[in-house]
Amino acid sequence: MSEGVGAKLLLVGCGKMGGAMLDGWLASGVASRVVVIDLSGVPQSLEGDGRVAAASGPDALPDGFVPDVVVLAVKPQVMDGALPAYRALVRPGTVFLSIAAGKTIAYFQRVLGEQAAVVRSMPNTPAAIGRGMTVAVASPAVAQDQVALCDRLLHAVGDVAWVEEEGLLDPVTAVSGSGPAYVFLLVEALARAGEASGLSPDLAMRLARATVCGAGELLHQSPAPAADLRKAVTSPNGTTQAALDVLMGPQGLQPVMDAAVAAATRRSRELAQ
Ligand SMILES: NC(=O)C1=CN([C@@H]2O[C@H](COP(=O)(O)OP(=O)(O)OC[C@H]3O[C@@H](n4cnc5c(N)ncnc54)[C@H](OP(=O)(O)O)[C@@H]3O)[C@@H](O)[C@H]2O)C=CC1
Ligand SMILES: O=C(O)[C@@H]1CCC=N1
Repeated sequence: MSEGVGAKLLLVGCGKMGGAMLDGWLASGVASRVVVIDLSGVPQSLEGDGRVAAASGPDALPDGFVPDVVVLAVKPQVMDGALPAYRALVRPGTVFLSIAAGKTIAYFQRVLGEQAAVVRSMPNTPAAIGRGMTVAVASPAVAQDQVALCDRLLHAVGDVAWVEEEGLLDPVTAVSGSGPAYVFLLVEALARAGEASGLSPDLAMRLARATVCGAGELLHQSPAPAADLRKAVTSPNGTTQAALDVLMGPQGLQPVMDAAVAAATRRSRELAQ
């Protein structure tokens, strides 16, 4: 496949994450043809799109369809049952791009064969609006043009970082893969605290949501470090300082975040089994 020509993708699992990425690939033109294997078939929103077709399994692909990329986007717990059937698709011109938490390159090579070209990646749900963050690592069997193709696919839904050390994918999953959930929880917690201080539920949620969205966009648009943006809100001996004395104290956010990220990192390692 030469650069500038859309890729042929086989998407295995078209749920929350796979579906969000598919939208980005079609919108950007980085994919010209996508066959979807999912228990629910092609998402309703894509029915009638001539670039997208459904298949019931890897042995029922449309005639002549040879994927450049097989995107593995099923739950890690489903992977063991699903993956062996894809062994037949292993060939030098096809790269397997996994987004599954925990599942290692060694795991894919054990099931698919040593010669399988595998990229392991960890995206996040802001990919649905083109603002994802993905970290990826390539196995030695992946050719340079396949790295470039995966890079184009991942860039179509946001920012991308490549790492050499696969072990980093576990803490990456804990920080950016799961991270959007921590931010949404912050909105919920801030709204509940507002309610506890006397605001109506509707107003508390409106304020919490707008504050996280606005602060996120300010962070996005500003070159300033997060700590500087925080300091810009914090008047000496003012209200923010009173709150930060709690949030930055010994029982504050940092030990809780350390424990949360450590728990998610451990879980990512467990999912490798
Ligand atoms: N959600 C997230 O924030 C992120 C998820 N990931 C990873 O993405 C992967 C998918 O997660 P997510 O999108 O959240 O999960 P979903 O459950 O939303 O998507 C998985 C999809 O796979 C389908 N499916 C189940 N079995 C098979 C099969 N044998 N063949 C083909 N499709 C099948 C499911 O159908 P049905 O629903 O009918 O069972 C579902 O549509 C996971 O491995 C996860 O670790 C990575 C980063 C972030
Ligand atoms: O919760 C999970 O396991 C997946 C991986 C990262 C985000 N969601």
